[in-house]
Amino acid sequence: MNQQQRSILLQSSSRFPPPPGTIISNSRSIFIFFRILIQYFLAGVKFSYGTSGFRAEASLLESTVFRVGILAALRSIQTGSVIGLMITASHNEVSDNGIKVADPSGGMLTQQWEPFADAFANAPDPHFLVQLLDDFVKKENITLEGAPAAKVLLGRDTRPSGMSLVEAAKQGILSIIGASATDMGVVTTPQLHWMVRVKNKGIEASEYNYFDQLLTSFRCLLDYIPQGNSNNNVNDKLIVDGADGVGGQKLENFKPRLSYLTVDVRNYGDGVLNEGVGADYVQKEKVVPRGFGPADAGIRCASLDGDADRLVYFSVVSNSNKIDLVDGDKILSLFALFIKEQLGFLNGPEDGKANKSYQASLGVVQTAYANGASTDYLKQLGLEVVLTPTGVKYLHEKAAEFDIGIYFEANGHGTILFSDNFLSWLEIRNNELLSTSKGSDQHMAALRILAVSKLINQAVGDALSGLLLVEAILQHLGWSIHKWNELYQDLPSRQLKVKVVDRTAVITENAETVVVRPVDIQEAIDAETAKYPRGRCFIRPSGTEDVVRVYAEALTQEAADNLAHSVVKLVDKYLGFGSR
Ligand SMILES: CC(=O)N[C@H]1[C@@H](OP(=O)(O)O)O[C@H](CO)[C@@H](O)[C@@H]1O
Ligand SMILES: [Mg+2]
Repeated sequence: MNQQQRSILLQSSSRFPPPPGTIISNSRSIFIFFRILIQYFLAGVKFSYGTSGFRAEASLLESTVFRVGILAALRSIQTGSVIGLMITASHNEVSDNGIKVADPSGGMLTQQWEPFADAFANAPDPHFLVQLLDDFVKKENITLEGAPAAKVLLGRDTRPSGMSLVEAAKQGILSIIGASATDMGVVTTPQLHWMVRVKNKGIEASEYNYFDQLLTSFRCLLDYIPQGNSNNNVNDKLIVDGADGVGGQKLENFKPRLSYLTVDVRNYGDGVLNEGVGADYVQKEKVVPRGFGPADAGIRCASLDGDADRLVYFSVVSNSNKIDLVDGDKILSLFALFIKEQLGFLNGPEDGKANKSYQASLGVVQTAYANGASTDYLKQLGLEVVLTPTGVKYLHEKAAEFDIGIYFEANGHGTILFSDNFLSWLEIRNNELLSTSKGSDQHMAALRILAVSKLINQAVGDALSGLLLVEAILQHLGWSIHKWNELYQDLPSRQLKVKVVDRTAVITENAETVVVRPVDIQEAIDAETAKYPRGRCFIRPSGTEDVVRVYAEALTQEAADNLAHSVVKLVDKYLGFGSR
């Protein structure tokens, strides 16, 4: 690093000092005041680039965001590609904020850079910061002089703190000589990731282009519905809870172009972001979000989270505020069913000539939180089901190993990934079928799968594109939300969290289903679980909150509750404050 660059960095970073004594997590706490107090006066500064980037109470984040700006510029130089920075705290309360990096593919920041991100965010002063940077660029062979200039796209959700944080990120980016920052304004997280991905392919990447792609492929899927597929059962009205965030706003603006679908968008900005609304609330509390009530019973409803990368569906139970939840596992099952059926048509009856079918590998990726009934259902469909640890980066990475990889977390984050090889083959096959058997089942299946690959976001889970795919498939099958919900019946489950002395003392294996440390606790969990028919239970340290999570499943709600509570006691015994 030359002297000029060094002094620019020293100067700019001294304008963004880290807050005194900070522990950064993305926990959702009501007691912000106490959190800030604890963060300021307790155990020293500690920022950690978790499964969702850096998250904290917004007023603590300026310095972190500034530093991530620098990091993004370095990543852009190293990869010779456009990098994205999204300012959001997703479903967290409105006073929080956060920042995450989108890599050139539009996916999450490579895991190899996470330790550097942590160290960099926690550097106590500008000199230390510049030293870290110097060491890192040497280690990673990043040439700052004479390299193509860094390009970073910036986006933010609707949080009031977003604007000043974008400015801090810009200052970070611009303190690398030659770097440029393009502000995309208020966008959903998946839009920003999509823009990065598309831009790196040399294609125009505006919000208009994004919606155009969604609309064109959605219309195609509707046009390709076989004549005679009855859609009488599909209520054509959909009500969407926008979490009072960016997704609701975007959908409300986009809605007039969606002529095939009647959408009533609620909670698109008048209320407090994520307060009693949104996919996280609906999935966890299993009650109607604000603005919904018994009058909506029977109608198909969906809920987005605060940055529109999660989607769940639900229907309101008659005369109550309770809901029948259709979660990420069921969205995954619907997608898997449809894709499998279309692949069947595509490979379908051989015409006596050479086998033109491509044996595309189709895989499904879940975490241990997936309801056991969903995993059984997917296996019954004959699909390969793989479990990974919690966190989108793990699921995404695994899904990318298949020609068609479908992943979802139960909370509604997921997408479908298509390999380049498969898509190239499919384009060619589609052209062949166009000339030999236009309109045949095989040809229509090829067209449908191509349309799905354009509709569904290949960069990250995307509530808006996921919603359109759900809607298209329900129309295709002629299914109501109730019919969809009956694909299988969820096993009753209970999720609890326990405060412990040190959650990092819990070490798990096998996609977090087995605890190897503390020793003996797994044996005790197994003994408890064995008491319940179809019992399943696991514990793991949260990556985003200072707790150990307990998940239990059993044949009845009472049994699931009892199992979860008895395992909470075990966690207390082995790891709780009385265990020392
Ligand atoms: C049980 C659960 O829902 N865990 C969530 C939560 O992670 P934890 O590591 O469990 O705190 O936040 C992650 C980021 O949003 C999300 O990917 C994950 O699914
Ligand atoms: Mg989110």
